[in-house]
Amino acid sequence: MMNSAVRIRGLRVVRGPLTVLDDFDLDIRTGSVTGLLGPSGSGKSTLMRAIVGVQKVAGGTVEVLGQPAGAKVLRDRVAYVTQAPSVYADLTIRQNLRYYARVLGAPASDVDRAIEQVDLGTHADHLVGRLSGGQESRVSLATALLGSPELLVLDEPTVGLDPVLRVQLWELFNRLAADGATLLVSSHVMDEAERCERLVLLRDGRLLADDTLAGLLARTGAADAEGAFLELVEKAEQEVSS
Ligand SMILES: Nc1ncnc2c1ncn2[C@@H]1O[C@H](COP(=O)(O)OP(=O)(O)OP(=O)(O)O)[C@@H](O)[C@H]1O
Repeated sequence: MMNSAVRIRGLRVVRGPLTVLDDFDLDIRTGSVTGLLGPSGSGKSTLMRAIVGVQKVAGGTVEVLGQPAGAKVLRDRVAYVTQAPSVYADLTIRQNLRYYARVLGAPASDVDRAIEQVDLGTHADHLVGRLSGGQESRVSLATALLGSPELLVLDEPTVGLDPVLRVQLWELFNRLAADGATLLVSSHVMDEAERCERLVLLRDGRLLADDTLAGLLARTGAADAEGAFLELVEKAEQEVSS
């Protein structure tokens, strides 16, 4: 039996007039990095919100680390970083992390470790309000590394970062997974797919694929993730119209 950190069955989410996810199933293996890829509006953030338990769901079940999503016991076992910065502009990086460490009950020694992990050591005493957008988003990411959570749900953590930093962050994600954590990382940049053990492709709230990159390329005959995605979109459209 697969050891799933996340198990979703028949999930249905309605937002306003729109059914964003319908009859959605997904398993995420413990200790893996799963890339959640899809165009803007495909439902990535909605799926992540359902997994961390902040999304009202209209049907189905979402189980996280063996508990219902959002259960109180998951509070310090699951970390979630949204696209909106969640850190205080008028505090330094270190002050922000000390504050979050206290809130989470994480050891004080986690603060410097998390700052180093996102490569902000030389800026630790700078005010967050004076950082670049990419640096600020890495401060948000650092807060998720406090307390060593078992599941990290990261909404577009590499957006706006230069290629070198992006590679470094994906290496960090893979190291965390090698140490046993489970990561779900969204992106709309298809070439980031190469860095994930598993790829979940979403389009219009539908699961286009849940496979390895090698599996996707073999199945579609495409040369890269972007090509595979386009192949699958075309195939899905043919199925709808026939
Ligand atoms: N509060 C809301 N009320 C109504 N519809 C919403 C709401 N939030 C999102 N939606 C709609 O739900 C759909 C999925 O949105 P979601 O944010 O999950 O997509 P996404 O793949 O994360 O996109 P992006 O990459 O742009 O963040 C979109 O069509 C969006 O317009």
